[in-house]
Amino acid sequence: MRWLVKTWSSKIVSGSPTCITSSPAYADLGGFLRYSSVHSPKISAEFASKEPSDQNNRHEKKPRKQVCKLVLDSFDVQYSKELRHLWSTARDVLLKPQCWQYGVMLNRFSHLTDLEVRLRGLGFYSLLPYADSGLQTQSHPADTQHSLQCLVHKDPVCLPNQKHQPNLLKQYYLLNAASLLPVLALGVREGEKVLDLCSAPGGKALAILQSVTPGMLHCNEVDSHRFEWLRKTLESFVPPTLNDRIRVTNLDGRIIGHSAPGVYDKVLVDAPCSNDRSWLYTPHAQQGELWLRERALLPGLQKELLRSALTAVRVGGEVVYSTCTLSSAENQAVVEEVLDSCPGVKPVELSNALIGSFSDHFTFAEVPSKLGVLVVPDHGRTWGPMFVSRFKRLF
Ligand SMILES: C[S@@+](CC[C@H](N)C(=O)[O-])C[C@H]1O[C@@H](n2cnc3c(N)ncnc32)[C@H](O)[C@@H]1O
Repeated sequence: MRWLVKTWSSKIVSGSPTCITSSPAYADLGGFLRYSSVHSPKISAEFASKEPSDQNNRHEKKPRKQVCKLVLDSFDVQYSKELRHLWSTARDVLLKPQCWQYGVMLNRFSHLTDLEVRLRGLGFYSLLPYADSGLQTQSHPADTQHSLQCLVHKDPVCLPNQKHQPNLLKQYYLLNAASLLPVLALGVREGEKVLDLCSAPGGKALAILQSVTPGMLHCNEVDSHRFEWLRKTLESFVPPTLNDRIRVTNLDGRIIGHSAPGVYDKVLVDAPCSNDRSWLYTPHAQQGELWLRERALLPGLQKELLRSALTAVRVGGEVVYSTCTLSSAENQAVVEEVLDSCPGVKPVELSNALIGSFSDHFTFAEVPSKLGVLVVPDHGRTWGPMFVSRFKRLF
């Protein structure tokens, strides 16, 4: 517990709230943490001065990431049409990393000591209002989610990343709070068999494990580096006693449906996508060009992954599809096309459950409710982009 003691012995440093550090290990869910220290060099939170000493220095030496004009221009053309007035606010937020908020998902498997109390003392509060949760639908009783705890702050305060230490589980995982929505929409229950088709670096797999103990959680990732990263995440947060319930594979998710048809109760497709937060900041201009070329190919891959998930789920089971882009071509259009081509599948309305419960925290765009919900970054509620859609397999 050496790290813990060091962290909590530090003093509060006053100043404007800001994000203090990050690591590529937390660059998922929009990739937003990757750039935070570069854009927000000031330190203000209680945790700041006791960051493991090399981390801040290491990040300060990194070159400042630039906004890629090519990507921004392309977003301007597309999103001003698709989101109208919501785009100008979202654009503003995406271009100001120093105003981005951060969620702190507590790790129920670690020794939390008084972490939660201290965070609440710093102004953090719970994202999940269990007592009056709108997630108490018939199919997804909120009591299955009680142990999932995510604390958020009204200001862009960010905790330091904890370093991996052998035999010591990390206490929290930093994320874009909107990325819990796909997990809440999936509503996994105790003992269910779950497939996380595109799993690295593992944020949503962790959120599932914080919520319930599945009978089996199969985490899959096609990219071999990200696969290792996924394994590392699980090792850092999950006790070895759960190893026999977790399976980790390094496969192309498009083949899993056919190799394991009807096997899972629930499947999450947190699809590879344009990743708007991250794509706006490119190390090189050429990277932006490459991304924009690849963008056209993403809906094809996303549809194949979603169809694979719908084959892998059992009759009566459910699939959640999510992305962290605002692009309707990767969101609503993918869902519509897959629904049209899969007669045994119906969309499951999410707007009551998710919009009803989280409208105080997130800004939602208007999307036809049978297709899903879309969180759009907004001033003071900088969460998202996050699109979530849910399906049930009928036959
Ligand atoms: C949005 S990220 C997933 C984030 C993850 N669910 C989390 O919460 O940490 C999408 C992932 O899908 C992976 N991916 C891309 N193509 C894939 C495929 N054909 N099969 C499985 N995974 C794939 C990417 O490498 C990437 O790691």
